Amino acid sequence: MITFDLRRPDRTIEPALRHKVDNLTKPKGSLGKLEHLAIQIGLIQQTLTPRLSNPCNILFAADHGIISEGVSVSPKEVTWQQLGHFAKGGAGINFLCRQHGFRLVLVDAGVDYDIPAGHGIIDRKVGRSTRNFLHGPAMTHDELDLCLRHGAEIVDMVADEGCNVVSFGEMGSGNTSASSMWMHAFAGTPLPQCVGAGAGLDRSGIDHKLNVLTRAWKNYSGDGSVSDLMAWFGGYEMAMAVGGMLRAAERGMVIIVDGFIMTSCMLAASRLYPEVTEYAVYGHQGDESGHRLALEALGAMPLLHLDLRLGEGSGAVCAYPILQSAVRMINEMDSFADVNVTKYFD
Ligand SMILES: Cc1cc2ncn([C@H]3O[C@H](COP(=O)(O)O)[C@@H](O)[C@H]3O)c2cc1C
Ligand SMILES: O=C(O)c1cccnc1
Repeated sequence: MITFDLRRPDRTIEPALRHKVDNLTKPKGSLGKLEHLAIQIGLIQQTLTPRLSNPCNILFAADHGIISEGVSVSPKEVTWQQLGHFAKGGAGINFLCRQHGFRLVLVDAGVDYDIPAGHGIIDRKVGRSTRNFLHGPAMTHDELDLCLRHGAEIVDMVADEGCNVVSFGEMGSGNTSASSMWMHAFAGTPLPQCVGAGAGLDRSGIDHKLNVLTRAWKNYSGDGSVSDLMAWFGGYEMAMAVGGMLRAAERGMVIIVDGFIMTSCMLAASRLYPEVTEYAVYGHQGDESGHRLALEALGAMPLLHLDLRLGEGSGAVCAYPILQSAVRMINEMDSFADVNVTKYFD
C-alpha cells in the first residue's frame, strides 16, 4: 500500500510564535482561539508570517452498496444528480465556495452513473459503487490503495497550483453509515452513539440503520488492521479523502476538516499516521449525533456550532474567515515593541 512520509511540524519556532502573539497590542490570550490558530498555522508553515493562499475544497463523490439495506432517506441516484448540481453551481457548497473564494474541485470517485466528459468533473472512478458491507468487504485492498493514491494526486495538483489550505467534501448516499463504522472501529465509541439521522432518517429509520450496522459489525471477519477496516466498511470517496489528507499533511498544508464524514476520515487517517492531526483545523461541530464524540476522540476544537448536517465541505468552508482572521492578527497587529502607545496623540 502507498506510504506517506509525515512529520510533526518542527516545534523549534513555537516559542518565537508564542512570543509574537503574546506581545501584540492586546491583553495576553484575549484573542482566544484566534491565537491558537495563528500559532498552529505558523507551526505548519514554519514561519512567523503565515499566509493562506488559493483555498480549495476537493469534493469526492461515490456510491455505497450498503444503501440497498434501507439505511438512508436519500436514494442512490441523488449522488450523481448532486454531482451534476455541483458542476452547474447551484448546490450548497457552491455559494459557500463563491463567497469565500474557494476553488471547488469535483471528483467522481465511484458513482454508479457514467458522468459525461466536459463538465469539469475529474474522473477517478474506482468502481460503480462499493459493495454491500453487510455481507463482505465494501472494497478490495487494491481499490483502497488506488483511492489513497488518487486522493493524494488531486492534492498534489492543487498544491502545485499554489494552494496551501485545503478542505475535503463528499457526496455519497449512505456514507454516514460507512462513517459510523469507521468511527466505531477507530474511536472505539459504542455503535449506537456513532449512528444518527444522516440525510434525515426519523427515529424508526435510525433504529433500522443501527440494526443493520450492528449486524454488519458482527459479520466482520477481516484481520482487524486499520487498512482492512477501512476497506471493509469504507467508501471510495472517503478513502480518497484520507489519501488527500495524508498528502496535504505531508506537504505542510493546512487541512480544514468538515462534518461527521470528514471527521471519520480524519480518525482513519490518524490511525494510519497520527502526525496528520497536527495539520488539522476543525471547521465545525454539526448536528449529526456522532459528530461531537468523533471530534472528542480526536481532541478537536471545532470552530463553529451552526447545527449543520450537509457535508460537501460546507462547514469547513464556512469556517475559513476565522482562519483568515487568525492570520491577519499575527501579520497586521502591532506589537508593544513596535509602537509607543503613549505617543499616539502627540
Ligand atoms: C439532496 C442532498 C444533498 C446532499 N449533500 C450532502 N448530502 C449528505 O447526505 C449524505 C449522507 O447521508 P446518508 O448517509 O443518510 O445518505 C451524503 O451524500 C452527504 O454528503 C446530501 C444529501 C441529500 C439528500
Ligand atoms: O456532518 C456531515 O458531514 C453530514 C451529516 C449528515 C449528512 N451528511 C453529512
